[in-house]
Amino acid sequence: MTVQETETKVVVSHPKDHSTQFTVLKYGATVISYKTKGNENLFLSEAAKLDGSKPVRGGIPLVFPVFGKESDPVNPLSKLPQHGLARNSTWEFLGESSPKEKDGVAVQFGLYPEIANEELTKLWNYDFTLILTLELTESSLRTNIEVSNPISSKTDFKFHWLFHTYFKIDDIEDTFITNLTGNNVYDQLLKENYIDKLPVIQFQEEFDKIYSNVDSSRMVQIVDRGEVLHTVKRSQLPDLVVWNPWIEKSAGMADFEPKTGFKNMVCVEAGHVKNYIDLKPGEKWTAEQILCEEKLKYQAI
Ligand SMILES: O=P(O)(O)OC[C@H]1O[C@@H](O)[C@H](O)[C@@H](O)[C@@H]1O
Repeated sequence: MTVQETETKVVVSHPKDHSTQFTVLKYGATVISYKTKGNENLFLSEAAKLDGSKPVRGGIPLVFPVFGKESDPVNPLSKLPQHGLARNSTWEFLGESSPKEKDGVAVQFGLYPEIANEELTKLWNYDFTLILTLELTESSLRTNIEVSNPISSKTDFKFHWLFHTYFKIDDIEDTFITNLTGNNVYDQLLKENYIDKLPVIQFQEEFDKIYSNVDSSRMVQIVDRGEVLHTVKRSQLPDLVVWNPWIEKSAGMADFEPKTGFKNMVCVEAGHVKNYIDLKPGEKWTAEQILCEEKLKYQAI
């Protein structure tokens, strides 16, 4: 069996090699594990709640319809908690779908107001349909999202989207991230905008920055002493958030364990978060990220 469903999870294994597989928690449609040839690619906190009481600390939580907290009280999204409602809702498993790749296995999950977190849809009362497609090949995981505003709905709505991927790494101080040089960056800690001119991103303290309008031809690589650990490719996801909580912030997060876990994770989050997307009744918006294996490739400005 390549696709196995339980009450709370779906496990998808590659038919040619069962040690390449991913696991999705129906709560949040959160990918909580993605292994290639038995090696785990994602960080999952040992204290992550997997019982639906809290968004998952690790894996790939889904951020919709707002990234962070909207501060303008006039904006209807300001009523929602940080990172919206998708990661706090139990999605419907829709079953297998046709893969794009010859050796791919694909599954789909759906979320609509009828099944989404009731307390949160009361705060943001719009009609929407989210279809998440996850496709596994022997060397990649494609995560595709389709957001629609049904033709029957009366109003348009505005939203952000983001794949909040927690990558597993060996040691944050040996890790760097490539190919974001020359882009506009907003430092969420210093509340400052500037152009990043450093050749690579390195980590010596808490890090929380939004790189915006990064050309989709740029792949982002997470590298450990010359070895590429992860490569992220994107389509329709121009913004990238890079986050590491470091010592103090990790200490303050009850669901983050072990407290030294910040050494073994980095979030590289592909999204559309600088500007809102405006969707009218009958319109659809699609985007995707692909986590894959690639050789080290520096892309000059
Ligand atoms: O604790 P949360 O809501 O999962 O957010 C984690 C982090 O998510 C990142 O995307 C943000 O840039 C950070 O500011 C935030 O701290």
